[in-house]
Amino acid sequence: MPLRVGFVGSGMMAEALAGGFDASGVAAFSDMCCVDRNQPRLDLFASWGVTPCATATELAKKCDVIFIAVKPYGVAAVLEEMRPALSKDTLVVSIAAGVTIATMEAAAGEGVPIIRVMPNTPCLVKCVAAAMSAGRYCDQTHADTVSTLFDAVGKIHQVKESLLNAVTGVSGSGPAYVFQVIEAMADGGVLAGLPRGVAQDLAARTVMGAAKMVIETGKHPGALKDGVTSPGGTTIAAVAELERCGVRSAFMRAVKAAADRGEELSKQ
Ligand SMILES: NC(=O)C1=CN([C@@H]2O[C@H](COP(=O)(O)OP(=O)(O)OC[C@H]3O[C@@H](n4cnc5c(N)ncnc54)[C@H](OP(=O)(O)O)[C@@H]3O)[C@@H](O)[C@H]2O)C=CC1
Ligand SMILES: O=C(O)[C@@H]1CCC=N1
Repeated sequence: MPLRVGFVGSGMMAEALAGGFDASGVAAFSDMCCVDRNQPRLDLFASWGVTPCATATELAKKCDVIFIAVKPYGVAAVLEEMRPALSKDTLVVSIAAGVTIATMEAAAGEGVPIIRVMPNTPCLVKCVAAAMSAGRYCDQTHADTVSTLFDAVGKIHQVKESLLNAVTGVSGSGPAYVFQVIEAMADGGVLAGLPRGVAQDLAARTVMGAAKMVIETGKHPGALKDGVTSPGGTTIAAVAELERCGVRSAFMRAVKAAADRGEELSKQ
């Protein structure tokens, strides 16, 4: 029996999850349902073969795994609305930044298994970096179901719930920082005379290649950086300029700012 996956909220992150799951074969569009208050989003999902539902309650009755993919401020209300259709047999997976499992368990009702996941948009291209934490009504089967979905489209780590805001700072929000880096490197290439398209492709492939080297060699990023820097060469000239601009401090502060914002959302 194929896994029936539902999305309450069919925005950017639901699109990345649905697209990645279908492309990897772990769940097919034809076994997915979606709900959204915007008809164009429902039409888009329907054009891939995802079944639109009129209400979240209707969706809950049709699905084994229900992703809550609305903005954080809407999560509790959606779960309260779905409460009559939720049970120990409906696995709820929230991807909302900052919304705690305790808040969601209170809204969903006793016994409903809830897993909180922090994914990221590269799920769309089967390259997700995610982490998860399971609620008190979950057993190993629930965790295994979520691991199976996400390991098919990249990698999911299990962490304590208190660390999920830090995960948001590194990988949930992280693609945005890397897109900024790629855009800036491409701008630098254009400044140095390259055509825009060539500069952007080189920048994106450089980020992808460097990331693969970190993961596949297991070497410290500093050691890999040393392997590029010739004494008196071009790279150390650039690295010195990045250090002068405080690049490492800027990234550390950015990750912490996102994690802190997640903490604030947890308290609202
Ligand atoms: N985008 C990302 O990179 C990541 C996002 N997340 C989390 O994913 C969640 C969704 O984010 P994202 O996809 O970016 O947001 P989007 O705004 O793109 O998508 C949310 C969608 O849900 C709709 N919606 C909101 N409330 C309801 C409701 N009650 N019933 C039906 N539809 C509803 C929204 O409509 P409307 O526009 O009218 O509000 C919108 O179309 C957030 O909680 C975020 O924290 C987590 C990791 C990464
Ligand atoms: O910006 C946000 O709040 C969401 C959560 C992580 C990525 N996007």
